[in-house]
Amino acid sequence: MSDRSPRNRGAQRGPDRVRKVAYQVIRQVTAEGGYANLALNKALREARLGGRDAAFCTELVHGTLRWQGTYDVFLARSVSRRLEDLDPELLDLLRLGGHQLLNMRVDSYAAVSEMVTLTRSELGQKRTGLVNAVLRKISQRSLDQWIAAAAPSVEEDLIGHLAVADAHPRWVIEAFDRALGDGADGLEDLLAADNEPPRVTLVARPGLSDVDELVRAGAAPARWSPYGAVLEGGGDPGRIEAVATGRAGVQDEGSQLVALALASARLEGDDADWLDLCAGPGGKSALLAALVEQRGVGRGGAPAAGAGRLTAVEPLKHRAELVRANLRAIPGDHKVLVGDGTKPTWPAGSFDRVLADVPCSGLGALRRRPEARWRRTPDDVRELRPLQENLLDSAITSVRPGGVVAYVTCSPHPDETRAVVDAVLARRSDAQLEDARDLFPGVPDLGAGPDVQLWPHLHGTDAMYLALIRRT
Ligand SMILES: C[S@@+](CC[C@H](N)C(=O)[O-])C[C@H]1O[C@@H](n2cnc3c(N)ncnc32)[C@H](O)[C@@H]1O
Repeated sequence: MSDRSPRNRGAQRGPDRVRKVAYQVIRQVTAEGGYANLALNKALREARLGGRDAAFCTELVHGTLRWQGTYDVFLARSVSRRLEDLDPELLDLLRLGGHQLLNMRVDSYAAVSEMVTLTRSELGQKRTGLVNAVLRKISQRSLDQWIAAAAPSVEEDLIGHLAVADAHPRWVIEAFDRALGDGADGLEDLLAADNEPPRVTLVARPGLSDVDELVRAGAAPARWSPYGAVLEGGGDPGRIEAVATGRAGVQDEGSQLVALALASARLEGDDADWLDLCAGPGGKSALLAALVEQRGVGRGGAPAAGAGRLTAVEPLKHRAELVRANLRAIPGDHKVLVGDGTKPTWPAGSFDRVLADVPCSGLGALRRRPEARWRRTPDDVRELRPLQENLLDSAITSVRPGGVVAYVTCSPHPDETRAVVDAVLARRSDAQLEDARDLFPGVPDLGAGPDVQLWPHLHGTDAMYLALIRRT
């Protein structure tokens, strides 16, 4: 990483450009509700930051946003006013300084001095005294020392301790604890895994590319998905020809595994019409479309290679466009419908396999969305529940007798997973839950079933949930 300490920048008086870009991105996220990944990519492009500068900026933005709740606990002890009474701009500057001091190997003098210079340029000279004083206080302890000083002890309040030590809101940890079940083994490992950016995983779309091609392009085979490959060293996947042309894509291995589980569930008879009820942006649609196109068992059970087709439904036009883009390279007669999955425009029982990858809190993908854990609330989970139940209900109605539905979330929150499945199945006498664990061959730690929960700390995937339901 380039040394951009004030000493080494000599007579230059303005703020460090990279920290300034990072601060502006953080403001877009905290003040305007922006998404860190989108805002950061745009800002890096516009500021023409690449290489080490881009990596430094990314760590400043992602780290500050991910750890903001923890830094606020320490800042509350270092500021004489209530944190809520501080200007939000000032609070973001202090969090950004805190991240450099506590979680990055930036020299303390440089971190404080750079943040004072940035404060002067962004908020004026008057605020520099407070930033200087508070960051100096923060710099007097290491992260571990701050945790020991400011977090409840493990004995007194384990969840409260982890909330500070591992930077997750309490309600999220409680939900994970419930989902992990008895004894909640692995809770700390899970929280730690959430704080590490995920590796970039690729999918070779069946019939269009294969893992060997991705390996030749520098990736390593994924652990379980026969179509998955991991870009160990990171880098831009768009430079790989198969990805650039849509023969391969970027897709978490967990997302591949749940789509493959649906595709490999036992089925008697017809197997040519598959439905993706909540398709945008279309990662799973592309994998399913490539598989059904190869599969194609026509009506009446007659083999009909090339006859299979996917119908993908998505209510938001711009997301439906993303699904179309994802399906562009896949041969076959696939359809993208812009519509509401709870109001089917197709006859009941039209499909052989249905994926209901419902809108959810996304608490299983916290690794890739640094700000999400602080933005989400328990109300989001409560408010999504009726839609999740209606979509699952609609999925079951859409599948033919004997056909299968995969209910999927990228959240392990029990109120979005088992509770939804239990509530819908309690109302329907024409559907039953099946053990899905055999559909994940070779994957360890799948729990007691019959549903499957994948985990970042156990599987290196997003925390995807799948329940397999058969229409009777
Ligand atoms: C978890 S995402 C699906 C991810 C997708 N399966 C993939 O792998 O790329 C849920 C999607 O459901 C869509 N959605 C929201 N309300 C819906 C509804 N009433 N019917 C169908 N889809 C809906 C959202 O817009 C979002 O694109």
